[in-house]
Amino acid sequence: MASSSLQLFSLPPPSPVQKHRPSSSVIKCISTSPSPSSALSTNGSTPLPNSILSSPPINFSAKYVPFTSIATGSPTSECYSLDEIVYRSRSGGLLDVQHDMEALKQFDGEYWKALFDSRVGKTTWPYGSGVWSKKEWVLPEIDDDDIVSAFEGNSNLFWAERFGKKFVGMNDLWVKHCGISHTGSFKDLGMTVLVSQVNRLRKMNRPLVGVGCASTGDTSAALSAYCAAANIPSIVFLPANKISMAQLVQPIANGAFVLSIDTDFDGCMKLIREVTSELPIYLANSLNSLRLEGQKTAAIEILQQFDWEVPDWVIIPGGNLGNIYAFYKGFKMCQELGLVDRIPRLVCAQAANANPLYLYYKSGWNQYQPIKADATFASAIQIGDPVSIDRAVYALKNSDGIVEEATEEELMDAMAMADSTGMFICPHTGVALTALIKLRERGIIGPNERTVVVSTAHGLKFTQAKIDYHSKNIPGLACGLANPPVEVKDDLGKVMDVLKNYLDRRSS
Ligand SMILES: Cc1ncc(COP(=O)(O)O)c(C=O)c1O
Ligand SMILES: N[C@@H](CCOP(=O)(O)O)C(=O)O
Repeated sequence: MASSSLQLFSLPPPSPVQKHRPSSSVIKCISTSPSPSSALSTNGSTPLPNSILSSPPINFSAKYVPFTSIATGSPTSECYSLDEIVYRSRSGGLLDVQHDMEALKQFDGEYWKALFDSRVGKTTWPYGSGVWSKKEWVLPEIDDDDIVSAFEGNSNLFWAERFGKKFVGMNDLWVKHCGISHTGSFKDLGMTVLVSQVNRLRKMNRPLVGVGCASTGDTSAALSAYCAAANIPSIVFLPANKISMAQLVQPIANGAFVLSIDTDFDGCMKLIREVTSELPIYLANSLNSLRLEGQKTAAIEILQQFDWEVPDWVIIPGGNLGNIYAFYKGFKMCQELGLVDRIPRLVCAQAANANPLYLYYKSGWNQYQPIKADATFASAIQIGDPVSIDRAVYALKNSDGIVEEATEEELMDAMAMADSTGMFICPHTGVALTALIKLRERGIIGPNERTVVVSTAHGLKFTQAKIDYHSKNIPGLACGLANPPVEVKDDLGKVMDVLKNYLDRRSS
């Protein structure tokens, strides 16, 4: 993964390498936007590629600010360099990465679209990654050589024609396959950013002995793979017997230090927060707002794949609730920077067995309580005390959003329906499809409204759930779409009988 000097783009990246890095723990919140004389002014029009080539460089930048200042729109003097190791604001609240929007606004929406489009499908380091093709909006100040990437992103936006027509009477239904990725889930999008930043910090001689996370399977898989690629130790806390075999073997194979702990995800999360506050281990869960900077690029990518047309709805399964906010942030940035003129309505879909956000929504946003989450086939979202609850509520309120839930039977049936149309989705995507089915039944989503369902992990991570379903081996579930194999003796007559029977049933 050598850095390339080839210029394959018609538009080169406008951001130069930042030479001076702040070192104090709380940096002064002064604007780092370029002075008008050094900035490229677009004068309301799209600059020609050549004018950008010869224009003075712009120093884009980003910093941590308390999430409350974003949510309330109130100015704050509290901010931190992204080179600081900080996950919480002074008052203990969430942080957010705030970009220098004034600097980004020096370029109009057409410029950004052309730049991002010019990078798709290229191999030039690091812009061939779907995340790093948006580097100026993600981690603008990192050196390309510090980036740890598996060229994640650029995932298939799949036209779910047959599922749409057969099951929900829709012709404009799409599935964003974020799980068709390096480690098989959308977590790669955030982890490339977080591990790249850790790589940078270690090169700056910050005393970080490793990176740690609590996980229901996918975060740990992504963390261990990216850390292994960069030769950084990774430590993962997993709830014992609550994740799939395929997920468990990922960090083991990638050489992570794996702790299988006799608790649930929320218990592991509590432990890793305590451990990372005591030891120089960097926290890799989405409590760390860096992760969401990578995850938000999936939203930008959806717009890009629709040629910058905005879908009406985007449905996302929710657990620790970072991703719903990441999508909101990606869409909102595109609106604020003039790439699109509106954002989609967001739907967050939860398993009924792990539904604290759904219950909060149903109370009219009046009563929130973390819960003890029960076992669910959507095991990666078995979370009762989501760290990003405030981010999720903000995203939903500001996108005219909705929260739905899916029972075990509903989510497994929805997964089987999707698989029967040629997909091979995970149970979490089954949760999102259940939300779609319910919103179509209630007429909230119209037949012609363009809708994107976000598929968050690869179905191959959850084969046991599918085997149990198709074997009708799940107590209490009808498994109505089960398709078990037929056992036949080694005898042509018997094989022909079975086949004829099958073909008769198909044609009747
Ligand atoms: C496969 C899968 N889908 C959905 C989610 C939910 O994402 P979030 O925790 O950001 O809400 C997770 C992780 O929590 C996941 O691993
Ligand atoms: N599903 C997640 C749960 C942790 O979420 P995170 O986004 O906060 O890391 C996992 O796969 O571990």
